[in-house]
Amino acid sequence: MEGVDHLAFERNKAQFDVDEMKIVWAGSREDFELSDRISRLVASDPVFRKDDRAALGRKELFKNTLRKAAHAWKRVIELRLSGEFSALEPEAYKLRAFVDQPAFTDLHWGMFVPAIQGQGTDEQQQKWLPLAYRMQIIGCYAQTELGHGSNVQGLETTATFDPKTDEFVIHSPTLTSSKWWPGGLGKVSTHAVVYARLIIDGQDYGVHGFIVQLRSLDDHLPLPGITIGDIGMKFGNAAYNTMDNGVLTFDHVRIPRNQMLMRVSQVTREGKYVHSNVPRQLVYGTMVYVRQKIVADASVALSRAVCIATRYSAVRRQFGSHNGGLETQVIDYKTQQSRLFPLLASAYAFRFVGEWLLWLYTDVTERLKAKDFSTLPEAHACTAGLKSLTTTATADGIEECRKLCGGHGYLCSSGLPELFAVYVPACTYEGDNIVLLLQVARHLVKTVSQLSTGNKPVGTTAYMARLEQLLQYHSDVKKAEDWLKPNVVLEAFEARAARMCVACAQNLSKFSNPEEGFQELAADLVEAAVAHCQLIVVSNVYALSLLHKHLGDFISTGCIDPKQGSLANEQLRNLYSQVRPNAVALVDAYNYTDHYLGSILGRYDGNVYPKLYEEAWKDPLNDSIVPDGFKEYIQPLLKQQLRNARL
Ligand SMILES: CCCCCCCC/C=C\CCCCCCCCCC(=O)SCCNC(=O)CCNC(=O)[C@H](O)C(C)(C)COP(=O)(O)OP(=O)(O)OC[C@H]1O[C@@H](n2cnc3c(N)ncnc32)[C@H](O)[C@@H]1OP(=O)(O)O
Ligand SMILES: Cc1cc2nc3c(=O)[nH]c(=O)nc-3n(C[C@H](O)[C@H](O)[C@H](O)COP(=O)(O)OP(=O)(O)OC[C@H]3O[C@@H](n4cnc5c(N)ncnc54)[C@H](O)[C@@H]3O)c2cc1C
Repeated sequence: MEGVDHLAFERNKAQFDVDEMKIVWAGSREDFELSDRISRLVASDPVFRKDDRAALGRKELFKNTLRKAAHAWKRVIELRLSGEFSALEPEAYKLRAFVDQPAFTDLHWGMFVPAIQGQGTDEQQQKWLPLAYRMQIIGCYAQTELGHGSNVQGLETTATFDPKTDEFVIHSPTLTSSKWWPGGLGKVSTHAVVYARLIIDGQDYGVHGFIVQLRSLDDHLPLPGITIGDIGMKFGNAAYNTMDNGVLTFDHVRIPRNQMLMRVSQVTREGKYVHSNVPRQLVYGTMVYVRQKIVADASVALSRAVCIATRYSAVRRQFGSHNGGLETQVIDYKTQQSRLFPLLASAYAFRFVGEWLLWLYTDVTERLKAKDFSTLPEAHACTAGLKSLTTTATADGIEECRKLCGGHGYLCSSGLPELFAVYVPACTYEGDNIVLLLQVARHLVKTVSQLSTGNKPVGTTAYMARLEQLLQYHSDVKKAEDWLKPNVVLEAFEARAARMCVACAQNLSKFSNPEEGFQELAADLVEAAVAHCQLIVVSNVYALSLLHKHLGDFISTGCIDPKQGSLANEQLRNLYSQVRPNAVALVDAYNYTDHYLGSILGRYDGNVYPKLYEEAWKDPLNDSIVPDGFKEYIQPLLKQQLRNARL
């Protein structure tokens, strides 16, 4: 039987309505129709072709990215995909997603524009946003330096106020203060929001954002005092090398005073520093916005990998043939199911948790507008924690999907190596995942320590209000089916997270210097933060495979006993059997085009082998039968062996 038939047979097995599930995945019928329309539009446009990417050199790849970005912008305008001004509309965002090639536009729209929106005064927004919305200026987010990324307060670039000229002087005092990494900076951006230490009259007021023009709007050359370039090739072949991550140094570059982003704090004409009545952490607001976007995107990357691995696992057969009959589909092996199906569930879970986080973020933004800052710590902890949890699980999940596809998963034409290489920096950018979990841990420890003062925990830490009960808790699961009750699972996760947090808080209290204790216990604190973040995901959706994976935590904290752990495992096996007939339909519900998936193994029609065979012959090495270099390097060897043999 050919692959085509395998998938048709699989689709007939589905026990639910795939079209309805497509709407659930998309969020609404309207969202589904929009995604469907735009993904087809991109797939049918030859400029957006991507199957040739792996063979392109860096310069060709970069030019190809510029061409696609320009074409995408043209399409946005022609099709009136965006509102009057901004391309941050869902249509344009979807177009960018389906084009599937990181570009400077991501940082322009995703960070430069939001930084001005969030940290600029009304006048600054009126001046800069219309230019940015029309892409008459192109901006990037220049925060990280060669010497400091995670430690934002350690940045060294200076912005010194000169009262004589009413200007700031932006300067890079050391090699380590060179801006290093900003996407779009290396070759494209005309402007940047630069984060630098504000110095007035010799006093250091800490890190603030400044709008700085980098290149001439006429000939694109760097302005005087500015040295700028690309930082070089990154991990993977095509992958993130479509992006011009850049290096930038300033030699006493002058900008007008009104180019400091002054919503959070201001510098007056007289050089007086005035701090508005808002938390200084709002300077970090753009990072909170992007972390929320990254969580929303994690399910997309994971679902692509899962879609490829699921379809291919249904097509691929190994062993088990009796009397010349068909071999076993690898998806029928229990080990394959136990590795693949939790990832399938995670992709759905992350989709829903992403929606929830968007709701939380929107709520916090509305409150901030009304000068209510009370939910900012919760928003920071949730975005930081979920960014860390979902990107780690997604990067690991993509790699697991590659392994699930055996040898063919290692071919670029499987789509998986590039998907991994593009995705894996998400574990580092926008906050290293460990550094972010330590932020969550700080929030949790603070919450526990404030319980004794009568402070009622809110939001995702509300369960801590039942601390006494959770510390007494022991699961009453008696049979495998008990694990199907959402409350049973939720309570176990709550008790585990609460106990791990309390244990950390108790151990911390043994240190006379809390910071020293925090450093010493960092590994435990990270685990407690993970437990809390998993609880957030679980309370929004699912969980038995997580319980199985972290069984040690549940048993060592006394929430469940080993017998109950085995019952959870038994129930998990039952669930895998229920998922099995629905697996292909569950990934069809993502409604991804073959263009978007970019994978021969994940083709909708399952026609894997003929297409793999066809694709191999397209490799540039196969342009000639005898390779270049034969005469110089192979023939002399062969002749030498011949000579030796004669001797
Ligand atoms: C046609 C085209 C259409 C195109 C459309 C395209 C649209 C594209 C849209 C989106 C795509 C986006 C793509 C983006 C790609 C991403 C590229 C990557 C970019 C980057 O990486 S930018 C650089 C990011 N850098 C970091 O993340 C640095 C990480 N470090 C930090 O955040 C901080 O230094 C720290 C949090 C680790 C520590 O800060 P520090 O000031 O030292 O703070 P503490 O002393 O620890 O804490 C003090 C206090 O503050 C609280 N806090 C910390 N951070 C925040 C925050 N962000 N918000 C609120 N509160 C915060 C902390 O909890 C403490 O509170 P407490 O005092 O305890 O109450
Ligand atoms: C592809 C890519 C794109 C990027 N785009 C941009 C951009 O557009 N603009 C921009 O400004 N930046 C950008 N960055 C930079 C990025 O934000 C930083 O690299 C990131 O914040 C991590 O900081 P770091 O490199 O200083 O890591 P480091 O902090 O040096 O991390 C190194 C190791 O130290 C550990 N570590 C650090 N601090 C602690 C601690 N307190 N406790 C325990 N462990 C710790 C980390 O866990 C990690 O294992 C980009 C980076 C990448 C990879």
